[in-house]
Parts: sequence; C-alpha cells; structure tokens
Amino acid sequence: MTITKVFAPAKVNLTLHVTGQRKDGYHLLDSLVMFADVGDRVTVMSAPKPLFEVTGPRATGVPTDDTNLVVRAAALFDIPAHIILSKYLPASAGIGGGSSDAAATILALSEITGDTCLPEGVTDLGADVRVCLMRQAARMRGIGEDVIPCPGLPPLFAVLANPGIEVPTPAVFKALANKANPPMPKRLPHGIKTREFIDWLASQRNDLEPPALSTAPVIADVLQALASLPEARLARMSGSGATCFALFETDKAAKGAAQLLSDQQPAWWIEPARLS
Ligand SMILES: C[C@](O)(CO)[C@H](O)COP(=O)(O)OP(=O)(O)OC[C@H]1O[C@@H](n2ccc(N)nc2=O)[C@H](O)[C@@H]1O
Ligand SMILES: Nc1ncnc2c1ncn2[C@@H]1O[C@H](COP(=O)(O)OP(=O)(O)OP(=O)(O)O)[C@@H](O)[C@H]1O
Repeated sequence: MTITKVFAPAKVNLTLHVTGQRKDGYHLLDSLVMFADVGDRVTVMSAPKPLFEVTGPRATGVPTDDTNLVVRAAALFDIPAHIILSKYLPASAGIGGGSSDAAATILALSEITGDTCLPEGVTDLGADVRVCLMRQAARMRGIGEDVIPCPGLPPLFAVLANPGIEVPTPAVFKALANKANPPMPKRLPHGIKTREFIDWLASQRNDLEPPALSTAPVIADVLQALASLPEARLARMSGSGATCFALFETDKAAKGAAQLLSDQQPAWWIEPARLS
C-alpha cells in the first residue's frame, strides 16, 4: 500500500484588491498571497474502495460527504483512495482551508498515480485552488486562475487570529460597494528587507475588509487587538475574513505576541506563523 502525506498550509492574502466584476458575477482580483507553516494534513492511501475520514482539533462541522473539497478533488482521479483529512484550520475563515486541502489531495494523488499533468476541473473546485497548488509567495489575478510566483520576498512572521465565527465568502463579495478598485503596482517589490516589505504592504489594501466588517463587526475587535500587540507593524484581514493577521519583524516577537493575545482572548483561534 502506498501512503502519501501532504501538508495543506493556510493561505494568507497579504493584499487583496478587487479590480472589477465579470458578467457571471465573479470578481477580478489582484492579490499577493503567502503560505503559513500552520495548516491541515491530508493522508492518502491507495485502497480497493474510496473512503474518507475527517479528524483533528477543528474537524467539527466539516463535511464528511462528497461536498468536501477533498472528496471533489479526489474524484478528478481515476483511482480509489482512503483519505484522512486532519483539520487544524478553522473553516470559512478566509485562509483557504478547503482550497488548500483540495490542492494537497491533488498533489498526493498526482504523486501516487505518477500523473504529471493536472487533471481537468481543478479551477471548478474553487478560485483559491490554483494558488494553493503553488504553495509559495504568488501574485493571483483574474478570478484566481492567473497565478505567478513572486520570488525575492523575505519571509514574514505573523500572528493569525480568528474570533470563531464563520464568514461565508459570497456574502462578503455581495456587500462590497465598489467593485472597481485600483490594482497593485505593475511591479511588486523584489529583494527587499522585511521592514521595507511590511511598509510596502501597509500602502496596499484588502478591499473586502469594509464589507466583511459590516457582515461581522467582531472583525474590528480582532484588528484592534492585533494592532495593539507589542512590536506589531501591520494588522490586516485575510481573504473574506474573519481571520486577520499582524506582521512582525522577528519570529520571537510574533511568538511572544501570540502568547499574549491567547491569554487575552482564550476563545479565539490564535497561531504564530512564518509566512513564505
Ligand atoms: C476571497 C478569496 O479567498 C481570495 O483569495 C478567494 O477569491 C475566494 O476563493 P474560494 O473560497 O476558493 O472561492 P470559491 O469557492 O470559488 O467562490 C465562493 C464564492 O465567492 C465569490 N467569488 C469568489 C472568487 C472570486 N474571484 N469572485 C467571487 O465573487 C462567488 O460568489 C463564489 O460563489
Ligand atoms: N476540506 C474542507 N475544509 C473546510 N471546509 C470545507 C472543506 N470542504 C468543503 N468545505 C465547506 O466549505 C466551506 C468554506 O470553507 P473554507 O475553509 O474553504 O473557507 P473559505 O473562507 O471559503 O476559504 P477562502 O479563504 O478560500 O475564502 C465550509 O463552510 C465547508 O462547509
């Protein structure tokens, strides 16, 4: 039996500019994405019949049927597999949990089958799946299908915080007042130091922050708590929320701040993370 284990990192939208809307309702994006060293885990075993299980500290409420993106991703391959998804990331949280799980499943099954081409239907799984397959700093445009790697950026140290409410992505896009906002500059930073990179990020935006705040006002408390942490240089929301992040210049500062925030907000999901 072949066993393949693949990490499914949290996706963090460092910036998220909404630049337009297509006729089918999907929004055009320009987003700089990095991946965290916290995430879910997908274990795939070749098996005579398909079997799917969800375990882990954040398994409650995650679908175990064929609506799970892991099951939908596995259905793109012709071989049956026993798949165990270990959930560590909160769901409907703006950090691409389901999309990253789907990407990890595709990577595992590609390794098992030896297929080097991506199966058809990957984009239909979700707008974030393409960038999650890349799992490195990347610029995402179009509705998420146009992804290019962004080498030459320093890693960042972050605290991720989620107040425990699920924020559905469609509701946030619906509440967005202005759909045509400026994109990021044509050329993104390259070969810069952490402090300059964070300063540059502070000059960019997440256009979904205002509509997410109107949908879930507690996000303002999360941003305020993160911005108040010692040595925090920037606080911003990821994706359509509710997870927000603060950025720090060192690993030590991020870990200390995560501990402090966990003491202040024991009910929130809080993790220090290295982003790259
Ligand atoms: C907001 C982001 O998280 C940024 O990375 C993603 O664009 C959302 O990615 P996702 O969760 O994989 O999104 P999907 O599952 O494809 O879409 C969920 C819903 O979000 C809205 N949606 C999503 C992506 C996009 N570019 N425009 C949209 O309007 C649509 O209403 C869609 O029905
Ligand atoms: N593997 C999965 N993990 C979590 N939720 C899943 C999964 N597969 C399907 N879902 C369903 O998808 C919904 C969205 O969950 P997900 O964690 O992907 O959030 P998201 O906020 O849409 O992520 P994104 O950052 O891509 O916008 C959940 O409410 C759940 O019902």
